[in-house]
Amino acid sequence: MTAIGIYGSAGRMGRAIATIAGDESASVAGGADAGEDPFPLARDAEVLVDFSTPAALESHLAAAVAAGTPMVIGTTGLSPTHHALIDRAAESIAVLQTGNTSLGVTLLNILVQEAAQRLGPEWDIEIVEMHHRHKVDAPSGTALLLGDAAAKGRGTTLNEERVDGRAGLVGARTEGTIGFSSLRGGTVVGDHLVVFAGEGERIELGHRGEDRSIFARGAVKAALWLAGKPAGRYGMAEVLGL
Ligand SMILES: NC(=O)C1=CN([C@@H]2O[C@H](COP(=O)(O)OP(=O)(O)OC[C@H]3O[C@@H](n4cnc5c(N)ncnc54)[C@H](OP(=O)(O)O)[C@@H]3O)[C@@H](O)[C@H]2O)C=CC1
Ligand SMILES: O=C(O)C1=N[C@H](C(=O)O)C[C@H](O)C1
Repeated sequence: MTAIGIYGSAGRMGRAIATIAGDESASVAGGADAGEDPFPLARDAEVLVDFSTPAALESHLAAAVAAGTPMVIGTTGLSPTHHALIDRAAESIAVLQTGNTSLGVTLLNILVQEAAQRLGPEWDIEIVEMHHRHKVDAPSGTALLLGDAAAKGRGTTLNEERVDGRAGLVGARTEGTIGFSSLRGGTVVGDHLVVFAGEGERIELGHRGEDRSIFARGAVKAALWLAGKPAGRYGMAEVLGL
């Protein structure tokens, strides 16, 4: 049994992870939420998972590094500064950060990279996502993950090509850009559609999350896989052997 510590344990994902941990031969070392000291949990756990808020990431990483405890980061809405902090932490502990821990999206990511590479920049890429009414960040972490894969496939970077939520007289589309549109409402767990639009035809690759347990199961699998790994930054495709 590997003991998992959960940052954001009272939230939707934290509760889903605690429910599923036993099925995956893991136990829960405990949880820490807003206003609680993250250091004791980092010392008590063999591996940490963070599904909380970007504002807490720096202190969670500091606790994980101080305790030498590996950490899975599922929190989305991260900035370039957060990614730099993750890179720094990965010099001393094992870290896995991903916008989506599900098997389906991890495979979709590979398919999107391949399609973008084969089709080239003449095929416009638009990414549409829909989530429940409580989600606070946009575009979703998954949409950005898929956009990153598409950009990699084309041999470029998302920073250079990203266009968020058009509105007003924005002008015609620039070739090579990757557009993002976000919908929010109801109880949608997480839908993502990557549209490749060409001359007279479209290809659509997508994923629909039907239950939050898909993310929870992936997060626990990632945590078990990460426990005991040497320092470094890892990804979900390695965990799932894809
Ligand atoms: N990578 C993936 O596969 C997935 C990622 N996510 C991401 O995970 C994150 C959490 O999602 P979700 O569970 O739906 O959100 P919730 O809002 O339900 O849960 C977040 C939890 O984090 C807590 N929290 C806030 N501040 C801190 C802090 N400083 N330290 C520890 N905990 C804190 C919140 O407490 P309080 O309410 O008191 O503020 C809350 O309990 C989001 O960024 C979401 O996008 C979600 C699903 C899948
Ligand atoms: O906030 C959520 O709920 C989800 N967040 C992740 C994201 O931002 O992509 C993953 C999943 O889509 C659910």
